[in-house]
Amino acid sequence: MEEKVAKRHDAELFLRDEGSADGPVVLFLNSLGTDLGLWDEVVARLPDDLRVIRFDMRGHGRSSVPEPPYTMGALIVDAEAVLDACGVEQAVLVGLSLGGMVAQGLAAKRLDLVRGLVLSNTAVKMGHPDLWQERIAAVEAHGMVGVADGVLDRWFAPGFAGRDAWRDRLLDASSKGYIGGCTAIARADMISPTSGLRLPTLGIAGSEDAASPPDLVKETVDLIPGARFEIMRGVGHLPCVEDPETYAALLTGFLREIGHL
Ligand SMILES: O=C(O)CCC(=O)CC(=O)O
Repeated sequence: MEEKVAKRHDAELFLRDEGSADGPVVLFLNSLGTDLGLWDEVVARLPDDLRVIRFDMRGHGRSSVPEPPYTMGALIVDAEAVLDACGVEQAVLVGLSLGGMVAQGLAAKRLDLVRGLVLSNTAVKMGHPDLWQERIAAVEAHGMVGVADGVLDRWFAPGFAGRDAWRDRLLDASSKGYIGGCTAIARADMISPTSGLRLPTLGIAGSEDAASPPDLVKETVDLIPGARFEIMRGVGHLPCVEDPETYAALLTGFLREIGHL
């Protein structure tokens, strides 16, 4: 396993490159308020012959935290820089929520780099800009604790045993980085780029996801001809955390289906 940084002019992106050095590559992209640890339990369940690359989105985890606002364009170039730093010519992208928006954008910009897409709990557009402005105001006024309970209610179905541990992780997240992520989502509308995509795609939704409900995820993946769509039952916005077994099985099945394993 190698840990290093990909350098941009305004940020350093912390990344982890593990698995089989010569294997087919999967790049994971995290959601708002999380980091590359979002994928720990899924990665542990993937076949050994994959090369798995994950990174902390700017403003999150161990990556630098530039001043907000962040743009979707910058986040897309960050992901491109991570693949470049690892010398990767083609990868399957697995993006959740904000990470899924970045994955859509990277596929639209650099289709040559992308063998397939897993769009998880994401959409072409998420929430009205006013909603994001309210969330930013709450974080500015109170820090992460100002939004934590609402976020956790959307992240997990009622009764999820790991909720308290994830609450601690969310409270440790950088307020400035979280605000940066909110600004990127608020301004983004991926409908034009994503409508033009033609590549193998799997959509994953959580039946209890209040942030990106199944209908919204389906509407997005249906823009891509031939895309497959799966609903995971009894889980919310972070199904890779609540049910990593099913998530890893769906991902592995997709990789086999498209000949990436
Ligand atoms: O999770 C994301 O990347 C964006 C959607 C979101 O903010 C989830 C939530 O906290 O409601």
